[in-house]
Amino acid sequence: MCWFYARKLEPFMTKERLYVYDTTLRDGQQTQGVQFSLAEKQQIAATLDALGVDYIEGGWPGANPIDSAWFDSQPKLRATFTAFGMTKRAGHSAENDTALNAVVNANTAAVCLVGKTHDFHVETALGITLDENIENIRRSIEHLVSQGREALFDAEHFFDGYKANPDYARACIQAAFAAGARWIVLCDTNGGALPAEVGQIVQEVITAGLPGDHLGIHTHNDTENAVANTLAAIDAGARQIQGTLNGLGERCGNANLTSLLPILKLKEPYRSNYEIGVTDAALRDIKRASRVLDDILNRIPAPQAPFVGASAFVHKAGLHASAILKNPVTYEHIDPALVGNQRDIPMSNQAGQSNLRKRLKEANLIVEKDDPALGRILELVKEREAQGYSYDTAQASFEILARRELGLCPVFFEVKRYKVSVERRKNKYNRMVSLSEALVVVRIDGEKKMSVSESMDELGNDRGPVNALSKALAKDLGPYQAMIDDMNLTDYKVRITQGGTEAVTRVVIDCEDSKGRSWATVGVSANIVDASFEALLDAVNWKLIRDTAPPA
Ligand SMILES: CC(=O)SCCNC(=O)CCNC(=O)[C@H](O)C(C)(C)COP(=O)(O)OP(=O)(O)OC[C@H]1O[C@@H](n2cnc3c(N)ncnc32)[C@H](O)[C@@H]1OP(=O)(O)O
Ligand SMILES: CC(=O)C(=O)O
Repeated sequence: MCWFYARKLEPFMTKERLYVYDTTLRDGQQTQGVQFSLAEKQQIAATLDALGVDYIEGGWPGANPIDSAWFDSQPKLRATFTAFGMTKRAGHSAENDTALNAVVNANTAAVCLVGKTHDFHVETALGITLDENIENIRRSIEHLVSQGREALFDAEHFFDGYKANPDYARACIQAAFAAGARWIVLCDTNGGALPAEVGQIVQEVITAGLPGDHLGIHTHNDTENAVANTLAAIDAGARQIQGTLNGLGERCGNANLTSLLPILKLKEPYRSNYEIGVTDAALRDIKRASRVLDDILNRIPAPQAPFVGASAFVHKAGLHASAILKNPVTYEHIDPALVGNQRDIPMSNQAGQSNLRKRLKEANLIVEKDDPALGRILELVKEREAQGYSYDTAQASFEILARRELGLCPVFFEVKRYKVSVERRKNKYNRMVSLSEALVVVRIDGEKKMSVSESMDELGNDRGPVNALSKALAKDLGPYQAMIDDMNLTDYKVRITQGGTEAVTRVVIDCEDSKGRSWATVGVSANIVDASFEALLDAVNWKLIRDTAPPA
């Protein structure tokens, strides 16, 4: 069938429904170093709800005070709010099991219980007989169903268990299904399974009588295969997928929904065969959703994250940039806008004239294709990157360098000299404290101006010499002062790198202003203060260039 007809017929094909189950607030919270507050759980749940997942697993009621309070608050969500717990212990009835009671008493529409399905774990971790375990699974699920809840059974260690004793692993999930579980979720708990075996085992489970539209898949990323394993399970017939935002989760994480959702929406055969609750509009918000979690975790977003990472659509190499400018399809597997991301063509030592002209155009610098300045700028960029500069993350410094070479860089002020000192001394409480002071002398319109600044914050803490220097530089720039008053330094990164044969310090500074602009500059020197000052100067100059430019 030709492409045209395939597209035409698409609306008449019936798609199967795939259900998306998010466990960021439960398995995601099992990540080392992660502990969500109540407000953070609320914010993440609202983000997931807007994204369109079908189930939000909120945590384990009764396991800790925050999870209990979160369930007590009975959040209003479009998605099915789900409590997580474990099957009852041997020796207790389901009705009298304290841990199970706490989960049931959370009064959620759905409850997911984890239970053992690997004989080795039943005997080693639980210390009970294989039959007792099956009985615990059966009674626990029956109890949920008798309470009117949608019951899910997380079959822990299912793939390892199936490989060791398939009859027993199957008997466990069949007991849960027969007891009324809506979903049997096959878990690759240790994350060691590979896609081919996941596909085969899911297929065998379905052939043995458990319908695919009652099967879920929960994978861990210990071999970097969580997403691939999830897709293999869908291909074999599973119809619920579990995962987390940004792949958060125990050890190496869970299947990453910020990769899986775009795959299911945009890639064949999933796009044509399956429907999920995530709309096209929600998918365009997935990068933002990913950032919400990073912000909460105070993590720098992973630049190479598929679909949502800052580098996912960055074309650094000259050959790529040249072709991309002719047609983006040459080096992009999807349109970045579909996932709320954007294309970038940075300048660097891997760049050719195509990157360069694109960058210059973005800065409103129109240079003809045969202008010799292009070659000079390219040379200069490559020379300076060899000295330790890095322009692909500091595009404002690149623009200043190009403007200078093109004779289009206004000179707002001239720095005559600067000085920084750091002193350790006793304060009035007889405690040793630091004090950084900076002095900057500039000449503006023939007039010399000297500014001195300390780096003390409101609490009396020293913020360091670079802070003092930036305050002194931005203290009195005469006619330009008002233009830089809304400029904020948002990040400051220092790296020791190789500049030619010597180690040098590279400083990258990120700034933003009240007009919503953000820009980054770079400075390099053997001396950290000089490198910082160079980056600061570029940052101030870039801001003045923008604010003095005539309106477009
Ligand atoms: C694969 C997964 O990721 S499942 C999710 C795991 N998540 C968590 O463990 C986070 C929340 N957990 C907790 O806060 C605590 O572990 C609690 C409150 C649930 C239990 O705490 P404690 O009662 O102190 O038990 P502890 O954590 O030491 O050990 C777990 C107990 O549960 C038993 N258990 C484990 N799995 C199951 C199960 N599926 N069904 C019944 N009992 C189970 C273990 O045998 C052990 O009992 P034992 O101490 O009698 O040997
Ligand atoms: C239940 C679960 O998180 C697991 O088996 O990995």
